[in-house]
Amino acid sequence: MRKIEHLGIAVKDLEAATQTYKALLGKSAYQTERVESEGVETVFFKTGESKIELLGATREDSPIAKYIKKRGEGIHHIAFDVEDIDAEIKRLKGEGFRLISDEPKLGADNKRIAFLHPKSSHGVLVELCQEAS
Ligand SMILES: CC[C@H](C(=O)O)C(=O)SCCNC(=O)CCNC(=O)[C@H](O)C(C)(C)COP(=O)(O)OP(=O)(O)OC[C@H]1O[C@@H](n2cnc3c(N)ncnc32)[C@H](O)[C@@H]1OP(=O)(O)O
Ligand SMILES: [Co+2]
Repeated sequence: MRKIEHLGIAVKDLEAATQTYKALLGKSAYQTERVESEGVETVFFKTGESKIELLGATREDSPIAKYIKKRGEGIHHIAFDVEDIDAEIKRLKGEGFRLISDEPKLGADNKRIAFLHPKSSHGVLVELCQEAS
């Protein structure tokens, strides 16, 4: 794990949250991206070496919609930047971590991503991110 790539924050109203974080961070978002495969719309802010990713649900069965229904708004996941996501998945499986899927998928912000189950990391949803070439 090279660094924290982003913190994912689940929000009910993406537009309102974007204005709030623009005021909080004193800067505008650098990117908004809809990822239908995940049922999310994302808004990214750069914060030094890492980022804030605001996540709104685009459909009822989105993981974000389910999360907010159960737990309300808040920090949803922590994403780490990795050099080689395939090697990292293999290493983590060897360490006994539970992967939600063994195969990376295309995420937002031009990344290949994979998730560990939160039960493997003491209740924190962990995302692995590798810059897609
Ligand atoms: C566009 C990509 C973007 C990017 O950065 O590129 C993203 O970050 S997309 C983010 C949204 N996508 C995902 O989160 C995909 C991975 N998540 C999942 O596969 C599910 O959400 C999963 C498996 C974590 C939970 O789904 P499930 O259907 O099992 O929901 P439950 O409510 O039954 O949860 C089971 C258990 O886990 C706890 N839980 C759920 N979500 C989280 C979370 N975000 N952080 C911590 N814990 C979580 C939940 O409370 C249940 O625990 P229990 O003790 O039984 O209550
Ligand atoms: Co993310």
